[in-house]
Amino acid sequence: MGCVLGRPGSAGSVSGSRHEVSTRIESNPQEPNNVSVTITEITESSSVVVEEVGNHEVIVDQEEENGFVVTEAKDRKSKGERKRSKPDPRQSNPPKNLIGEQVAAGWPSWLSEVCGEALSGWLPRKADSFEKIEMIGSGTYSYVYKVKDLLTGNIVALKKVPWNVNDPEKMRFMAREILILRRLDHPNVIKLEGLVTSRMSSSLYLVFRYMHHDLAGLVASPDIKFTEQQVKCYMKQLLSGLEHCHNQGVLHRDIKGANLLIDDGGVLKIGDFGLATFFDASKRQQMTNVVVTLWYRAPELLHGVVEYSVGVDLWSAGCILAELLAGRPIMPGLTESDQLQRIYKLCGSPSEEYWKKITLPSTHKHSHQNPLPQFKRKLREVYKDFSPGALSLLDTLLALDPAERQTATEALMSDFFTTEPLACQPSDLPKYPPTKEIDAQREASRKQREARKAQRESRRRMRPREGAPRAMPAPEANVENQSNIDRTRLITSENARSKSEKFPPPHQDWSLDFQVGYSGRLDPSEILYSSGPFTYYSKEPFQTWSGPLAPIEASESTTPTRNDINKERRMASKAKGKRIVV
Ligand SMILES: Nc1ncnc2c1ncn2[C@@H]1O[C@H](COP(=O)(O)OP(=O)(O)OP(=O)(O)O)[C@@H](O)[C@H]1O
Repeated sequence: MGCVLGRPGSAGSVSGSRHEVSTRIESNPQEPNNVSVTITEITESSSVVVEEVGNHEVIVDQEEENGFVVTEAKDRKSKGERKRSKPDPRQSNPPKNLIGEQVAAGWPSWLSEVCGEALSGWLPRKADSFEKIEMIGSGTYSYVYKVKDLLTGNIVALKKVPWNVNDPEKMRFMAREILILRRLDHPNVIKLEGLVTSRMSSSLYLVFRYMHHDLAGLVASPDIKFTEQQVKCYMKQLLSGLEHCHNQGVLHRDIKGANLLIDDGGVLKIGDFGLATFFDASKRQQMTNVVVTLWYRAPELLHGVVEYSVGVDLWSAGCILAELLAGRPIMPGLTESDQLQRIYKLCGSPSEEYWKKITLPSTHKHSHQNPLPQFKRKLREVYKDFSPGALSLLDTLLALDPAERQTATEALMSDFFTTEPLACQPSDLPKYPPTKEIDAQREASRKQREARKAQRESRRRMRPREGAPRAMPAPEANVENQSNIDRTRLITSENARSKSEKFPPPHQDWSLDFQVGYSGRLDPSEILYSSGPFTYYSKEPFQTWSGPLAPIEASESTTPTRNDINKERRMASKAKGKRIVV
């Protein structure tokens, strides 16, 4: 039985027998503390997890509950001294004394329990030591604010993530994002600079350096057309950041323009590690395939493969490369099947060898019996205007077979980066006015409002002329037209987002902790979750450049509900006696 795996990207070492394999992801030497790592080893009968906590290893059996892996402790400690305190295997296993110390330092105990190691060396910040400027982004489960750090005077970004101690899934995902962020340390990866807890709002705030743009916003801006040198500069930074993630045993699993943040000095940083996971390319490891925003999702994920590797991030990087050169997303699919069809039309239908190579869970066996006509690869024809270096890199990044895709390191050594014109320096990139995906959304919303107003105005003016042909005055018709074009260009489906595996339902909190324009300190007593109506956004579907947002017909749904995922996992688990980790 073959499996689809990208090329190794992590430095991992394996020890022990087939049924008792432990995984070690090397610690970042600059990381003061040993972050706990959980890697699942699939055995014939069950899966086991080896958790590293500092120098300790704990093996735990997994039980699947509500579709998520929870862990039950079993003692197995072969080398080194015995653990001093019994860890909580569901969390990151901080020893009890560590939790005690952290609670005494002001951290909430639940946070210390879920990711105690990641807090090491930090003191908790209070929400009232930041002054809100504006909301700058929102995602499936978070809001991002631009704020002033009153201690340092710096402008920073606060990502608000609601927490609920009674929801272990949420806690697990939150902990994973924090643990991963603290593991990574690279100029092209966003750095977690601190954590703020607010009991009043039941939220955790992640502190990041403020980034002025995201790539989705820049690409969507009609005035911006990148030169090849600029594209090389962005791609070099993206691939360098990815190389670091992969070398640290982290798969990002949601590379898209909106998650590529750019500061005013042109430095690109990969952000949003909410879907990221630890992995070990030297071992077979099953993970959910419901990851990556649809337009950037690799074909093997769409086919249902659950053993994948760095190739999924490199496929997304290939989509970004073509998007930067073409000035628009290259495969804006509406549904999973539409996405696959677009991939086949551009990259060719998968060969018989491909189907023989990949391992699909029994629930997905039907995937390759698709009735689509066979398509020839047309990449070089469609993008014949790209330079030979760009085309050849694109050709390998968008290889259907992930084993044929280049690694980030290989891609960085490709002709694209070594031939003239060479990449410009980040500081040589033009200074753009602030542009984010959210700005594109606001702009689309503004145009819709203007168009509606123009329509009303036009109707009002037409009224006295009863019987006149109901034609729209040209300029207003154009406004309406443009608005419609803007909408239809990108309106698709929230289903294209991949966050179903992150936090079950996208939260419905359309309110803010504090009012827009509020410039006082954030008094914790004022920070209330769902504190009132917030009409910043229309709830109508918006266009975005990073993936569909608007709902589509239920029958076309691409993102399974939590129940669907749970059912699918249970079935896969039963059929194979194997477990899938998220
Ligand atoms: N450090 C930052 N500086 C400025 N803006 C940021 C920063 N981090 C995030 N943003 C903005 O907030 C948006 C949402 O952030 P993020 O992607 O981390 O949240 P999310 O809930 O995981 O989103 P999604 O569901 O879209 O993946 C980003 O697209 C970006 O525009």
